[in-house]
Amino acid sequence: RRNGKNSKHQPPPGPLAVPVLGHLHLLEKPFHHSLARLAARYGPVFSLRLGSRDAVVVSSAEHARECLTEHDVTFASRPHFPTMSLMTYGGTTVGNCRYGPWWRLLRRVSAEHLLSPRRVSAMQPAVAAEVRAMVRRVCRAAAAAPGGAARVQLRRRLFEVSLSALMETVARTKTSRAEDDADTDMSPEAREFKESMDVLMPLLGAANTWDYVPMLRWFDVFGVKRKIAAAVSTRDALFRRLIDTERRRMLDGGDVTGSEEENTSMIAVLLSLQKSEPETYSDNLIMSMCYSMFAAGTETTAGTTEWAMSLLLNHPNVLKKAQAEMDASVGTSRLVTPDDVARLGYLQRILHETLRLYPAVPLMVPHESTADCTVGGHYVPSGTLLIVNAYAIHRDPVAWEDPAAFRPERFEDGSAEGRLLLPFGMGRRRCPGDTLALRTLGLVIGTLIQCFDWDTVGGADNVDMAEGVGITLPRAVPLEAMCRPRQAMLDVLQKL
Ligand code: HEM
Repeated sequence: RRNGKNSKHQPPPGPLAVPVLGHLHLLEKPFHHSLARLAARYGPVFSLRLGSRDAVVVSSAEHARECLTEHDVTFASRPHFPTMSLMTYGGTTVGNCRYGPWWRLLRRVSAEHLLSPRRVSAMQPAVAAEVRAMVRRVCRAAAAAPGGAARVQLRRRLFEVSLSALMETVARTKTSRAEDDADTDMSPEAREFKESMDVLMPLLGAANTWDYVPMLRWFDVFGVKRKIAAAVSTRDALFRRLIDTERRRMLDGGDVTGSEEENTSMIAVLLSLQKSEPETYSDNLIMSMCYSMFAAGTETTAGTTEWAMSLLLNHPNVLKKAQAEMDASVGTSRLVTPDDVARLGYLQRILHETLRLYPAVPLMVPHESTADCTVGGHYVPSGTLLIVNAYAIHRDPVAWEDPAAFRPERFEDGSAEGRLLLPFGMGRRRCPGDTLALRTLGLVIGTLIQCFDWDTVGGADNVDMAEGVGITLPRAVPLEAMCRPRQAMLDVLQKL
């Protein structure tokens, strides 16, 4: 039927739907695996009915390209989900809002003013300070451990460093850093944000079915909506305080220019735009930007570092090769810097291979069409959700030899050229934070492999690589590892 004469007028194939739920009952978590199984049966372009919404699921590089290049504008919108709207100022954030002038404004602000390569370079000292603080804490733990090797809760450490780095680039909460013996170095503001997300995320998960089955919304199931509203107002009170603090700091210290640039937070950049165009760059827009940066940047970065370290623990030969590259290129008399990271080719390949195997947003973010079109020769009407299974595309055996194997060498000499990798999405809704993400990932992983030797806990052969459930591809089991400062780096580490 897919290649039938009239397929232009036929919807893509798909399973039989039941009333009310459509195909929701067929979807098991994690969804990317469930959707890959359906693709094996119905093909690389198939349709689903998710409660009251029609969706098309694309699982091949060819059709992802078709949707996000040829039909880029048609699929440039986002669906509105009532639960999500409660958290995203009525669905008006850059990642959630519909395609149109408002999105164009927010996108320009994020891509040009907040996340441009120049701004990302200016943020590096703040990111590096957070990474150094993490290394100091891990060293302290190792020094106190019997035999000099500490058991490190890597998930927690990597989450904290990712959130803290982002907090410093968004708001500069640690302008007067006072290093103490605390086991965590998150600022009170970072901790507060984490607490608000810890409340919100499970509620969001619980309320998710509403988005597809409107009938359930009539009953504000278990008062979830009220709880979400309360958690959102706590979160927004924090953002307001961050904005007020930065505004006061700017009044005291003047504008954001010249040499100040390096130490400038995203909120300060937005406040200086506000000065010239107060109506456009309102406090509400600034709050929405703060939320977008944290929501899009924290779990994705933290999760990718956790998968990268898991893969390195299971492939000690890759870890050794990366350490050898580091020693040859950076040496052992100083810490790796943000500028070194781009020159470390093997480290970069490790990051690409990690993002291929474990793209942090495996189904990307749903797109929505605003006009009728055809995909793979099938008719897709306006208003259809587009779900791209990046995870399945990255492991397609037709494109990738031995696709499940972790082999950074596959990116050597441009041999992976032409193969589609879309951990950051594609087209006009592509992730504007990719430069910041890759630089942070490189610095975190690079520093951890330069400073420490790593081993599995209890001498286990392998780290368990089971996937958990969640939008950002979490590991099922939080990663822990044994870590020992590298002999050759002891001098540098002692001076940190
Ligand atoms: C490893 C880290 C990251 C990964 C894998 C990732 C991946 C993605 C993906 C797949 C999308 C959806 C693209 C699409 O719909 O086509 C996205 C959107 C977005 N990301 Fe990222 N991201 C990461 C880090 C970041 C960071 C650090 C920031 C900013 C601080 C950020 C900001 C955004 C924003 C604002 C959007 C929405 C774009 C729009 O709808 O126009 N991301 N990201």
